[in-house]
Amino acid sequence: MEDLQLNVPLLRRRVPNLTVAAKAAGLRPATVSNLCTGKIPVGRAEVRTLVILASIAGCTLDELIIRGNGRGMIETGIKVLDLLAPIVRGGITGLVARPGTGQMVLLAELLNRLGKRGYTTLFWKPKEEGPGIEEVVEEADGICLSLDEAVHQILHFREEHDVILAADRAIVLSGEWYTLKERIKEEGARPLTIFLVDPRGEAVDVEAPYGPLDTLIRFDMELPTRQLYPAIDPILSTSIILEGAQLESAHLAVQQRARKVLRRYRELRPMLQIQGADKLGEADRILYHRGERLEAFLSQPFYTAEPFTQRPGQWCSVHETLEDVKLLLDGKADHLNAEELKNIGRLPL
Ligand SMILES: Nc1ncnc2c1ncn2[C@@H]1O[C@H](COP(=O)(O)OP(=O)(O)OP(=O)(O)O)[C@@H](O)[C@H]1O
Repeated sequence: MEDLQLNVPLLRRRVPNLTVAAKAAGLRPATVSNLCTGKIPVGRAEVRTLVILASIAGCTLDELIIRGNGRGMIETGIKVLDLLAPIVRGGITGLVARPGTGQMVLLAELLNRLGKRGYTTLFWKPKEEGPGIEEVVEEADGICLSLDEAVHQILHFREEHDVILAADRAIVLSGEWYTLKERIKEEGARPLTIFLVDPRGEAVDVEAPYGPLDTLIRFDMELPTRQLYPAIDPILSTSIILEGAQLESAHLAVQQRARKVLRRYRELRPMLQIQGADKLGEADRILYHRGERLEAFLSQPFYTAEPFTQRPGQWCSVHETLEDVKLLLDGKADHLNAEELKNIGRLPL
């Protein structure tokens, strides 16, 4: 059954004396309280109860009930991420990059895309200035400069929207992240999804720079040398969602095939550069070229990069990405040159 939850923070704010109001409206206070704590699942509540609750809160049923509070993926419309390292709703994503590989560009783009999809995006701005930070500021719905401000804004916005918080990895090192988590803990609240970045590029050399993550986005140094952006490492970037059973099996199957081809392609690349393509066997040659096409196809124009790429940003739904990648892996794009697949949205078949 679909995972449903009561929007408790919204109810509390709209109806400060919930028990009294519920009773006056003909509801049993115990039922309301059990619904708020999750003891009674929303799916088992009577429709009449929910309708009355919505009416005393002066909101719609859609606002009262939070859908899918489970840890599903958040679609970004960015092919490489949705396919290989899906963002986990309510989870933590860490970006690991050397300077200059476009980490802040990706962060600004994620805020832009998720903002358009109805998430409220907050940026807990790092203390020091740095490249790309202003671009992220421009994309965020709200800026916070301290722990108190972050807590305040999260509590305020999440009554009505899912909140995305982007922050410097420094908040994990300072312990502020743990305090934040404690202070926003509340039954029935919408999940907070976090992106942690490393503006100083120090995380690359640390074994577990963020502690446990739900999604790891690792940037690659070589992709930018071939103008392939976003420069996300397709092998080392990953998500816990790929390990659990939360993804549809069709997604997992395409993702595993894609990773396998890309891994082999990456092994073959240096060999091929030294020995030439003739030395490869037939099977490896086909695989190499499919890997090359797939790598090119996973580059994509960003909305926020339009001023410097002169290309309109592209949104590709997960469904479209899976369909196109599968066609490519099945050899349906073998007649196309990898160059033609760079920086586009859908497969031009
Ligand atoms: N997604 C992208 N699309 C097009 N060009 C990009 C993209 N990402 C990065 N670039 C190019 O690479 C350059 C390098 O990125 P930049 O040095 O600005 O990295 P950053 O995101 O600011 O942060 P960091 O240096 O921490 O990685 C950008 O100025 C831009 O020219």
